[in-house]
Amino acid sequence: MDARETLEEYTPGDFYFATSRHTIFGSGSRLTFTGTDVPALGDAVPAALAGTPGSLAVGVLPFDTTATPGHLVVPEAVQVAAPAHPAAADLPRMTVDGPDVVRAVPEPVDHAEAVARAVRALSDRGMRKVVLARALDLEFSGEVPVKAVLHNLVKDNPHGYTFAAALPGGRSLIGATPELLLSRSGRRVVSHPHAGSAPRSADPVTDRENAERLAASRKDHVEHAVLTEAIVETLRPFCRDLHVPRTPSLVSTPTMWHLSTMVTGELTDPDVTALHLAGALHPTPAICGSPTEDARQLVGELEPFDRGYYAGTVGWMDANGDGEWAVSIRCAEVSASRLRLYAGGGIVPASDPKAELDETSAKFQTLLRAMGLEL
Ligand SMILES: C=C(O[C@H]1C=CC=C(C(=O)O)[C@@H]1O)C(=O)O
Repeated sequence: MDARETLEEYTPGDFYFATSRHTIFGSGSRLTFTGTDVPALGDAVPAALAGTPGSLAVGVLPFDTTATPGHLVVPEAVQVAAPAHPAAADLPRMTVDGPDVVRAVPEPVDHAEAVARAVRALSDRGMRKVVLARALDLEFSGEVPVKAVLHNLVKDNPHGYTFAAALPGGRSLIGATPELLLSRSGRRVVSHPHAGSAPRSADPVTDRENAERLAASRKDHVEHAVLTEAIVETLRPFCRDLHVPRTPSLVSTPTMWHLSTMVTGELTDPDVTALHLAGALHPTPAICGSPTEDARQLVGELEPFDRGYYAGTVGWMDANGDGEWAVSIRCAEVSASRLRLYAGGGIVPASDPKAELDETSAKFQTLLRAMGLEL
């Protein structure tokens, strides 16, 4: 199967996960695992897959794993196809009729105010970082054209992880994230945390300036260091060898520049699965903050919605415990004729509310472009 065939075959409810290594496509559901106990899911999945070579479990964990159930399925049929790119770049764009209603939640001015309150709370509570998100609610006259949006996301995003996954209640999560929470292949583990952002620009001079400003930004390096330290602290006990570059790299998506660090390690205990490790890492300071519990509390105080499966993780695992789990950002939850799109940003003591608001607007562009919307 090539990229065009897997995309043609996709219907909402299926699992689609395109990376630079392969495209994983799962349809139907032979078994479903759902629950708020992630370690228990981590035990149940490999036990259920044992003895069925080639089988996979695929799905999502939410932001708040204690309140919203993780949702994993063993599909009836799984195809592991070649990477969608470079062929996907030549696919025609699919037309998406615009929504009837677009509503910001909260209003942009209120998000900027929440950022200002977060900056004060960081100093009052002795915290290093919190990630605050906002949403756009879109209402369409008919069903949201999930297949067309996924098609355009795949076409637009040659790197990273472009996904569609079923959620409980017939809903779907679709998006294209650059960030790898954790992959495991045998004893080798990789995490590719991203934090620190600047928008891309169609003008090459402005684009380069934005990248250079990000590379030199002390505030963004602080934001990034909090994240990398947390990833390393969590992975170190599991690994006999952990490689952490001294300085972050500048990476890009079609809409954003980021600072990222590729962390690689060698597992001490080969029985620790990809899902166990993803569960141990989540929620990282890329989507929550530091200290974790204080940040989770502050997110609950300042955001006027439940994040659901945004800022969770999406991926797959096989019977050996190998798998890939990406951070579910640059994504939207879809339910019939409604789509809720999310974007967040890391707030540190040096953050500026207006700049943070602009950053979330830029991050929305991944999904908005796939819908042909200019907002
Ligand atoms: C939380 C999001 O992005 C994270 C990933 C990369 C850069 C980020 C930042 O610079 O704030 C965020 O930590 C999001 O896109 O909703």
